[in-house]
Amino acid sequence: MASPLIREWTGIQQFPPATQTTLIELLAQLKEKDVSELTILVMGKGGVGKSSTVNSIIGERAVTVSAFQSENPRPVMVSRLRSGFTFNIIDTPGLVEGGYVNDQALEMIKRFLLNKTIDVLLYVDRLDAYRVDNLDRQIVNAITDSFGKDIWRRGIVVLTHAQLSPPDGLGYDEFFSRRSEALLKVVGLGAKIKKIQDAIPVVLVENSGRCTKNDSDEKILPNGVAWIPNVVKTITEVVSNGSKSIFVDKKLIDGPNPNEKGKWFIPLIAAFQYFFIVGHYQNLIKKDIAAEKESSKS
Ligand SMILES: Nc1nc2c(ncn2[C@@H]2O[C@H](COP(=O)(O)OP(=O)(O)OP(=O)(O)O)[C@@H](O)[C@H]2O)c(=O)[nH]1
Repeated sequence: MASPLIREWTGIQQFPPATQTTLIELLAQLKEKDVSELTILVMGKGGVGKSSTVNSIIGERAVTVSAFQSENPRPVMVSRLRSGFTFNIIDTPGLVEGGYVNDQALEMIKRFLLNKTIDVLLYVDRLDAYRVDNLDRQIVNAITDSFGKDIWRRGIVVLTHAQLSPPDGLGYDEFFSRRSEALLKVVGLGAKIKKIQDAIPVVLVENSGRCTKNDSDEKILPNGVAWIPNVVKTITEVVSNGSKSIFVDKKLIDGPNPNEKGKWFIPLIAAFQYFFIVGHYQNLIKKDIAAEKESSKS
């Protein structure tokens, strides 16, 4: 039974009927697959719209949004219940401070997640950023080193500020695909996934109250997509993609880098090389020297 602390998901009623219908259908599909609880972890740089996205998805002002660097005591988990389905979403502090990955924030997130199961990672950045840099690489690597590369199998790249007019006469879809390609490349390297375009979906989000709406009153993007149902649909697809959720146990938090599994093989390989390969060549050299001596005698 669900904990009595978990509130009913009343925020869903804030959405227009068309969005509500889609969301309820998607939750029903998950329940059919025996998924009755979902925990979503939201991570990314500071100020990219993580908290706003959490609020937009659940339809409530559940976490504080700030135009300036947030001083919220985060991480925070918001849990809501709907027809026997529990929806948990974890907002986290920005992972970058002063141009570096904030290790303290990362440690705090790891400890907060202890004994929790992460079903989906939302990696948030902005659509209206024009380049990826070393910092992006560092963040992706930090997430991979903390939770293992398999967390990306449950990852979705979320691009906020999606209601924009692209610069330089580029079409919206063209701009979106260039931005996502650049970001996915970095994620692919950090997550050690080769065909990254096929592995990690990218979704667009516009958290602004001024987001355009369609005839059904749903918030839509310049490409006409009603983005809230689209984000939830993508979440359900990732949950059903055959990969495993990530259970954050003490070993994962305190233990060696989860990507280093199997590295104990290295000394064994070195020993094998020494005894069988180096030894073999040493014998050959000795034989050569002996043969040389023999021939110089005769
Ligand atoms: N126009 C627009 N503004 C956004 C969007 N998402 C967030 N913002 C604004 O960007 C600012 C930062 O948003 P937050 O949601 O607090 O960002 P955050 O990533 O949680 O920030 P930190 O708490 O500092 O890590 C706020 O002023 C939001 O209103 C978006 O999609 N479009």
